Amino acid sequence: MNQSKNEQLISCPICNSKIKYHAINEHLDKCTARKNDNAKGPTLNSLLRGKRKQPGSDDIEIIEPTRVDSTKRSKLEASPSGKPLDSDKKSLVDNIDDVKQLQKNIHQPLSEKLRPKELSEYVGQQHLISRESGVLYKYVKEGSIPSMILWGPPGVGKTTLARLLTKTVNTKFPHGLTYTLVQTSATKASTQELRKIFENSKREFTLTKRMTVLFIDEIHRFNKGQQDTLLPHVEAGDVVLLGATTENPSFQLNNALMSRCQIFVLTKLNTAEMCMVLSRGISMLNKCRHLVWKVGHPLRLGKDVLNFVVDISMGDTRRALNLLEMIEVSTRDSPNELDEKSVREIIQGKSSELRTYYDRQGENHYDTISAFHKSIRGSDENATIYYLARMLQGGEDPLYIARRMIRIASEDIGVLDHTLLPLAVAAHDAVMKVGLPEADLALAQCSVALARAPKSVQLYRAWKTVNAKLRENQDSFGSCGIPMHLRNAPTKLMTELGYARDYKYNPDFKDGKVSQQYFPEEIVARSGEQETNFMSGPHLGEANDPDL
Ligand SMILES: Nc1ncnc2c1ncn2[C@@H]1O[C@H](COP(=O)(O)OP(=O)(O)OP(=O)(O)O)[C@@H](O)[C@H]1O
Ligand SMILES: [Zn+2]
Repeated sequence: MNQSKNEQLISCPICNSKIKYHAINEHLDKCTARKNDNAKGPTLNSLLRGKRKQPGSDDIEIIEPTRVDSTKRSKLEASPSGKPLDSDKKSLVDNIDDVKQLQKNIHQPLSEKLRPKELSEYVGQQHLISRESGVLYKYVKEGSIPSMILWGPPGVGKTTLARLLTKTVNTKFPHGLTYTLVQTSATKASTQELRKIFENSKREFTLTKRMTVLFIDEIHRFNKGQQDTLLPHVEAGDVVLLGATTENPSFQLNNALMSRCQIFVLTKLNTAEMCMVLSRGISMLNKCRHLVWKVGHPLRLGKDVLNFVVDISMGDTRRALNLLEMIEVSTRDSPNELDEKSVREIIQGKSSELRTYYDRQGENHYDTISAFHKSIRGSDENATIYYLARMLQGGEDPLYIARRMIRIASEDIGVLDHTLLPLAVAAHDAVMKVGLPEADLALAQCSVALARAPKSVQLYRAWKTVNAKLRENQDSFGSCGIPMHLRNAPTKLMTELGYARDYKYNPDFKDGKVSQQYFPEEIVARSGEQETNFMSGPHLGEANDPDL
């Protein structure tokens, strides 16, 4: 190696190491091979701690280990498909453009910076998008996008998928028709806005032959009337409808609409997939640290920390990336690798910030509904409507609240007032029929009725007890024979066998009263009446609150 010290250095487009000019081709061959190996199944550790090359090998000169480490990883995962070598060679440009791009988007949340730009970057949901067997990919390949409902938990990439479908068909599989994506959300789109969209899409199609793909986030929050507005346009093919929903569409969408859309189910990302997203996050943050924020050390997270973040994100990528971002901010001053304990502390210390980070699906969502439920249970009608209003203003799904009230009617009031269950169901119905804001008072009315109602857990406790006993199945509690006289005897043979024999049909008797045993003999013999008297418990407990 007699090249001068000043020989030009070039960034490898794959691993981003600085390579001497004369050695780049040879390096690329090795690097591509390595990348393809890695793309098959990088382990968590290899992703996070990409081995640092020894100086000299491959003629790599590590200018700044930090940068090499972090950016290498990002390149590794940014194109897991492993494009042919030639295209990599062609993209041999300085990463000045990279830096510019980074600076332009630096204010965006991490999850936005990392939003996949190609279908190949999209993690998970292979049942929909894999080239071999993905149901959606089959459409895309034919250059078509059917009207569909994407049903899945928050942060699994419904919005992203909608964008990628449109983009992929337009750029990779154009079959005469191109698509434009119009994005809106059921929480903000009025009927008027929808009309306008339909008008525009018709005009657009006549003039430019572009088909509008209308993406409606949280489509389940449209009431029946609003859903009906969509119907004729979907039917006539004026638009392709892409609805995203976190709720079971069969409960929330009307049948006519459902029958015109394909339903695709998106699943939570599994641990490996979440780790993949997180390691991209780490790479991106390290890129920002190095190139924009000028932080001297990279963010380093151990495997246990990663797993912890994966666990508490519960398959929600946006949440995971938000947490990661928070961890990054809190650790800029320290080059040490974080352990799980300090990450817990960071998250707890920032829990108020965390709350604003989280959308309605976050912790706040569960805390508020819990406070609402407890206020009703405690018969505090004022706190009840306070939490109700807070949830509605925060954009909580009114049907979620209504469902909780249906539960409360049985769990906390139960046998002491049987009118509250139908009332809660009616409130749910009201929301289904008229939606918000009109149905807000129906929710408030029902919540106050629940708060004022007498409370009883007699039914709730009995139900729990009987189920627990069935699960334990002690002395064949749940598996002993059904008494012969209570059995059904649909055939002559069964009658002959003694089914239904000696059964006393109550309506034949005075006041319907007879002496007849309904529990299986074994249970009565073994446990006696006391233990089967599930419903004899008190409505409420006996403890005295000393604070009263
Ligand atoms: N499958 C995925 N692969 C890679 N990144 C993803 C994936 N899904 C989500 N993300 C990341 O999470 C962010 C949020 O995704 P997106 O908005 O598409 O989720 P969503 O399912 O529509 O969520 P919500 O129901 O909360 O609106 C994206 O910007 C992206 O960074
Ligand atoms: Zn390389």
